[in-house]
Amino acid sequence: MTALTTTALDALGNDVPTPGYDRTAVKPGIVHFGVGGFHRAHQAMYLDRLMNDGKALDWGIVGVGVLPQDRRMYDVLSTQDHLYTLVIKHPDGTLEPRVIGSVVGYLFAPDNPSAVLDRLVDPATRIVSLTITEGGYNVNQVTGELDTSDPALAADLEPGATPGSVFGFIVEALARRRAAGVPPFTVMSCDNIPGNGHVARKMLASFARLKDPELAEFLETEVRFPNCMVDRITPVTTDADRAALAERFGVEDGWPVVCEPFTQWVLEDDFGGVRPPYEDVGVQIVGDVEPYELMKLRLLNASHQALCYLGYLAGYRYAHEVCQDKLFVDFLLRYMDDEGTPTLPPVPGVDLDRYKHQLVERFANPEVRDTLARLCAESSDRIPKWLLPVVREQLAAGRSITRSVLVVASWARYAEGVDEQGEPIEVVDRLRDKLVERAQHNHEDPLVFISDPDLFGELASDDVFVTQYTAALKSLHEIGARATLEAL
Ligand SMILES: NC(=O)c1ccc[n+]([C@@H]2O[C@H](COP(=O)([O-])OP(=O)(O)OC[C@H]3O[C@@H](n4cnc5c(N)ncnc54)[C@H](O)[C@@H]3O)[C@@H](O)[C@H]2O)c1
Ligand SMILES: O=P(O)(O)OC[C@@H](O)[C@@H](O)[C@H](O)[C@H](O)CO
Repeated sequence: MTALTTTALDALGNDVPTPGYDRTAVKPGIVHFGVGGFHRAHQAMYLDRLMNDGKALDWGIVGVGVLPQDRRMYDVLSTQDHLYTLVIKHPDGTLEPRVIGSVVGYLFAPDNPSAVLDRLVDPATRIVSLTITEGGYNVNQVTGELDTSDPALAADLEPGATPGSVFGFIVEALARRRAAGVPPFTVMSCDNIPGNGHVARKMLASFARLKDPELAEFLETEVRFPNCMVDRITPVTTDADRAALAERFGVEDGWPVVCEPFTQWVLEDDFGGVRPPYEDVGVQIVGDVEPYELMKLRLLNASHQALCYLGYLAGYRYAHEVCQDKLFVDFLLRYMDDEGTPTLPPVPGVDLDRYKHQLVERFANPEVRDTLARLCAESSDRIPKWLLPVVREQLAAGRSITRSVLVVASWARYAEGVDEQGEPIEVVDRLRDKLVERAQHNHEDPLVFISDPDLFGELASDDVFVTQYTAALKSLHEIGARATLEAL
């Protein structure tokens, strides 16, 4: 058994490829906030590919964690010289591991905020990238404006505060770079948010405006925020994943990442200066990412929501189980065909029929073992961004919302906290208390869950939506998820 460190790399067998480049020659060029599973399966993997081709050696990644729970990532990566194993899980059970070397540092911000600022202010840092989840952008779901209620954000608005939040660090670093005459870095959001670059710009500028209006203007005019669409299903790493890597490949890795074979990154070429030649390793560089982004969010991500609550209520626990059940697959395809797809603009070069069937195949990969619990988490950040826009557009066009409405009702039913077998559900959401409290009154007041203007806006007073929602919730209560799908 080999514990993963630089000195141990030579001891790994041929079936575990390792960085084919001299990592001591890799210079930091990117600061990444939110080094979780996805970043390590996606952007860090693309950079590792480039580095293996002898390119982008001045684009090493320094990760930053700002949340208390990120200490664990700091501990693991520090003891492994920032190396980790990416394991691709093929549907036939083949595991394809590779040691990734593009992450060259990791800073745990609560312990060392000045080191984070120094790294951000360093002229060598030309890109600051983000996978901080949808919630990390502090967007009020209905107004689309900055929500400053997050305590870390509010603390960073105090005059003279040492930054603690991602927004605090980025804005302070941009102010210092500006004062020192250092060009700003590009901010590259890689989160699943419609117009992720636009949202990052708007929220950071709103935050900066509360500190210094001039700085906000600088940020809006001088800093680049490319939009991008990112895609690779990356479930939470389990102990079984660690054990499989150790038993089958002899690698002892404190925190490997597992993912599906598919990967996609569609990126706007909107950088403040030079950037890594991402296109050399399969990234699609386009002028307008919006069609790709809408396709992915309204077909893939919204379908994840369409399968997770109904599947969970019916007794499933994994995405692949749901997607091997014809009743659920038919439901997903009908949602995609009749409701998601009509809201999409033409997507250049994409055969949407093929894309949708490929999605179902990807969801059904039994080796990925993506849990419904992961897909059900933080729904209050997902449903308003991925599904409700579909509902609104379909309503405005007088088209079907049957399946989207059932998904919303299944979320409301799920939030009651007990599944159809009477087992308790652990609702994970930053709005958990409010959601569960409302959902527990679903029976006596069927509109209580959707009467939250911060999440549903005007929908609670739309007659068509309300009528269909009430009927869907009643059906879930009376006959359950499976029979409701059968009755559609
Ligand atoms: N997992 C996937 O399949 C996948 C695929 C495509 C895109 N994404 C995007 O990546 C994001 C992260 O997914 P993941 O699988 O890496 O999750 P993860 O839980 O493994 O990692 C999330 C990271 O975000 C950080 N974070 C969360 N909230 C934050 C906040 N308010 N401020 C700063 N940092 C914060 C966490 O500390 C952690 O480092 C998703 O929310 C999504 O937008 C994920
Ligand atoms: O990670 P989130 O919260 O944006 O969404 C949950 C899943 O839909 C998402 O992680 C998908 O697996 C991913 O977007 C696939 O590329």
